[in-house]
Amino acid sequence: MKTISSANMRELDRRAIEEFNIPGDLLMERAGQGVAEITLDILNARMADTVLLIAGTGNNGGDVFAAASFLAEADMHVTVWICGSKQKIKGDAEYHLKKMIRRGIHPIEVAKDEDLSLERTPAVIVDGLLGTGAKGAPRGFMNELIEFINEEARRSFILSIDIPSGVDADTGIAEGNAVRADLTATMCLPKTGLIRPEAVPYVGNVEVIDIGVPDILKELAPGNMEAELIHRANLRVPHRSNEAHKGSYGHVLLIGGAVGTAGAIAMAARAALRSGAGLVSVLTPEEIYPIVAQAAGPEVMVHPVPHLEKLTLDFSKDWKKVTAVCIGPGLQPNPELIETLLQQCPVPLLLDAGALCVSPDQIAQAKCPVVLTPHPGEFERLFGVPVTDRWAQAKAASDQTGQTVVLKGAGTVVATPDYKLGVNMSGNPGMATGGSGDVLAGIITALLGRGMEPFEASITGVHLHGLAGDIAAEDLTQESLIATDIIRYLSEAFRMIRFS
Ligand SMILES: NC(=O)C1=CN([C@@H]2O[C@H](COP(=O)(O)OP(=O)(O)OC[C@H]3O[C@@H](n4cnc5c(N)ncnc54)[C@H](O)[C@@H]3O)[C@@H](O)[C@H]2O)[C@H](O)CC1
Ligand SMILES: [K+]
Repeated sequence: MKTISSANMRELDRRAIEEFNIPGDLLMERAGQGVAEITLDILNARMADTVLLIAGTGNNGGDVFAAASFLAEADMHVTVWICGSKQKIKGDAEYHLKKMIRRGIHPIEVAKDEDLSLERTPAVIVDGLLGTGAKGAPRGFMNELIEFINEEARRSFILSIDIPSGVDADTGIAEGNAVRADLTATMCLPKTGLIRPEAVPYVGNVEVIDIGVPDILKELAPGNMEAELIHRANLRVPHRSNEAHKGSYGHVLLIGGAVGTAGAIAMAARAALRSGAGLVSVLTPEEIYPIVAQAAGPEVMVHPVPHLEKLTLDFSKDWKKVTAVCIGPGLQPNPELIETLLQQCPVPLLLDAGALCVSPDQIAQAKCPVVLTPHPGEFERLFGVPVTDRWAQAKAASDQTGQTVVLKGAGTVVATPDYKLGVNMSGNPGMATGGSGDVLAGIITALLGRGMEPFEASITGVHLHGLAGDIAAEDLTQESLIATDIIRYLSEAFRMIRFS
């Protein structure tokens, strides 16, 4: 999904209001309704009813007042704080402030530390301090409020409206204090700063709220050409037809595992199965074969290989029906094997972990489409430079190899030559746990095996992986989340995206 600058967003709002006669207070009402719906989902999941909404005196605060009215209507326990004086609130924000007060919610003006006390711990805190109209580092008491929110983040879910307050909507830079949100609900189109690497510590996941700006205006609005947000609204997984059989969904082959890392290849295989692959085969060293077969489960066809380093694959005979290959999870680095595969594999090939041991030149000479899934350490090993600029380096790596590069980490980037970068914001720090990457490799391989293009398979896989991790963390906590949980929650993630 394209991202937009704050100036272009203002222009978009102006045109919606002036050319399409959509009143500004209606746009704000829809913004508030969207925020309220997300808040209700989180409250329901947490079986709670207490929410604190914190407003600034601009229109970002206006969204708060509109949301508070909806939440009160839904019988939630609502508290609204205003940073500063009510007198400063004008226009659409004032309209929604008055409407909220008529509904019986009386906001509290907070201006000193003693004001920051609550009777009940809120399950959700909504941050509507600063939006696209913010200039520079937060000033005055807003700083205390941002620190308060960040402190409460241990107990409460933090939902930022439009952008996390303190983060610049265009550059993603926080010049001073900034809210660290779990989720940012952005209006109409995601703001350019939200996906910048600088903003990753603050933004959390990104939801986009439709505030009723006509599609034609959204299409015409100039977006940022450098990168796009990977968002579930734009992702499509091929629909399973009624007359399908298991051969219709691809046969993926995964190669990997070693003594001590048998689980890696087993997890990749299970993730591929749970991501819709029709058939999943695994080749793994003989000495760990029984462990892999057991861990992968009865649905996976596991084959022992006496000497993996001497493996040869006949793609015209035994492996004729294979539709995608993944090599690397749990694998000992083995450059000759990877070189051979790059030359001989006739179907999309995903190189992960131990398979990321060849030179960029060798990858550039591959006879098949390749997807590389390095984390920053593997990226450095592969391309010889530490990762300091995720976007530029992922792009350069993809240009150099002519292949799709998935640079993992918070704010995973997917780069493909001649195309914009895709930036993923789903996922959470709980997923920084052993095996998480193996699961991702399995998911993307399954999607490649079903015939999706490398870029589409990669952005879809990365997003699903993050979504599954987020749903799992909601149930299990980030601390307790482990890689196999991501597989377990994949079905919930698939429910959230569309099928074509
Ligand atoms: N325009 C629309 O139709 C819609 C906008 N929506 C929401 O509105 C905000 C943008 O609102 P705006 O009033 O332009 O700005 P802010 O609320 O972000 O803040 C302006 C407010 O804050 C003061 N201020 C500015 N910088 C600082 C600072 N560094 N420290 C402290 N205070 C600061 C300034 O003086 C103003 O009073 C947008 O993000 C949406 O959330 C709705 O979506 C509906 C449509
Ligand atoms: K905000």
